[in-house]
Amino acid sequence: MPAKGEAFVSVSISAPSIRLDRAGVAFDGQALFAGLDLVIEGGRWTCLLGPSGVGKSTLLRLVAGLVPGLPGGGVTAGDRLPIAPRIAFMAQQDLLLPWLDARDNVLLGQRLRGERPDRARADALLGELGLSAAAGQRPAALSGGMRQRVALARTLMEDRPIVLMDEPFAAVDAVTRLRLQALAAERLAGRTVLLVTHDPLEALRLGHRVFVMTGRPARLSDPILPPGEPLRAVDDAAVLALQGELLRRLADDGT
Ligand SMILES: Nc1ncnc2c1ncn2[C@@H]1O[C@H](COP(=O)(O)OP(=O)(O)OP(=O)(O)O)[C@@H](O)[C@H]1O
Repeated sequence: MPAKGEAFVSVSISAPSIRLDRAGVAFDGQALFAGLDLVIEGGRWTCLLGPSGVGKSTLLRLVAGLVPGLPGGGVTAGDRLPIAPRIAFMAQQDLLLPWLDARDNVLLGQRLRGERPDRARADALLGELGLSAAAGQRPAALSGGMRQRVALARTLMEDRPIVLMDEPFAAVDAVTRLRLQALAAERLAGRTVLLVTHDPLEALRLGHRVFVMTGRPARLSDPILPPGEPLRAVDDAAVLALQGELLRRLADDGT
């Protein structure tokens, strides 16, 4: 018996692993990171923490093929198929178009691709995320948390096996953030997710593996494996202990 809402997590989805081999990016001749190896495991959440400016978003954009990598490095999917067409992206700013209502924002990807908009599915997703009453409302009429839920609905509408998230819940209050984390964990289960966040607790709640990126050129920590499975409780003693350790690591970094 599928759990409530599970209908939107396609069981046929094939979520590939992604491999960075000796990957690097430089701006103005200065390497932000170089020779970086990382395996983003298929069908699991990988979380990336690090101080501001260290290069987390750039690493995410490298995976998406939006910035050129340094020669000699590479980003490949485990199944060797192209990565970019299989990506859905969710950012800190909800990136909703202000002149479209919530439903049409969810349908934006289909419209831009010239596909027939699947209104029924958009409405079902909005309903699943508690936004039925907001379907016909424009972003300006919605709270920040509601807008981020619309953005999450749009991400889910794309139904991609790879999801890249760049501080997706940073702009909302703490309680809304916890709710959005729970929704995302449930709805994105089984996909390959790379989440960039400033929030150690968020990484520890959601991640199968957590990496800390520090220094210039930046390097990655060994993977941190929080105990148990996501979504972890905020008051889990092991999570809280790791949170303290991660905060210490981030505070000690001299970037
Ligand atoms: N297109 C670009 N051209 C030049 N420099 C860039 C470009 N994109 C990013 N940078 C620089 O690279 C560095 C890392 O940026 P990036 O956004 O990846 O960091 P971040 O770790 O995600 O930071 P934050 O947590 O503050 O978002 C910054 O100094 C930024 O100014």
